[in-house]
Amino acid sequence: MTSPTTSNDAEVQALRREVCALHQELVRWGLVAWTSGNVSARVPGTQLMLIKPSGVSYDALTPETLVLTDLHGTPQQDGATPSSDTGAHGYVYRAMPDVGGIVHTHSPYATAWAARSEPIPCAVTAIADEFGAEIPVGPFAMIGNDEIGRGIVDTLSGHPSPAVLMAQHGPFTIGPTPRAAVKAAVMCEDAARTIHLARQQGQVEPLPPEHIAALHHRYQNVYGQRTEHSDPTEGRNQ
Ligand SMILES: O=C(CO)[C@@H](O)[C@H](O)COP(=O)(O)O
Repeated sequence: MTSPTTSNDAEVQALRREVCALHQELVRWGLVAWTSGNVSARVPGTQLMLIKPSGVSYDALTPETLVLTDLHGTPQQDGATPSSDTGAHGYVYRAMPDVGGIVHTHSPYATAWAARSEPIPCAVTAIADEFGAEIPVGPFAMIGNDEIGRGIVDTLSGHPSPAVLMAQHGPFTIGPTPRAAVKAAVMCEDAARTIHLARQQGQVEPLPPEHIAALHHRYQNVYGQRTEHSDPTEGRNQ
């Protein structure tokens, strides 16, 4: 059983700085408009998470403005209201113990696929590398409770993809760390854009399953640096 912690812990303060910086990555990569989207991180070894305050401008986010909640979305301090998607994030953390970070965006190309409820086919090596399959579509779910979380868990459990396109809403991504989840959000938008462009020029053929499996295995296990000081989640989403 894990124990709660307080927002004064040095570890939580460091995580606040990291999650705040990761929200700026969503802006830097053009994945969010106005106040859309959010990032959360599980506080390791606890039943707590840090998440964006609802409806706050990315310019106004500071480490202190992030909201510490339990995994049912109950704030652990007075102050800002947590993200509208807090119930969804908490549901995923409760159901998927290996998930350490979750990201939601309305990035335009991925959200266009979500608007059509159409999975993104695994038709190029970059999609096989990161997602290991097509990027699946999850059910339409209303915002504000754990319905979205159920859809994410039902779709991604046992699936290699760290991204799901929630129907008529947008992408949600998961990772062992919040940084890995942000990376999956960046790569999901890149995949959505690439296959959209390819479709304008002709038919798109998925890669054969054996090539997808081999590419995914190589990227997750061999690609990149494997030194003592490298980020162990770089190139990996599992
Ligand atoms: O998808 C939605 C609402 O459609 C939300 O995810 C917003 O994009 C951001 O909400 P907050 O995290 O600011 O509450």
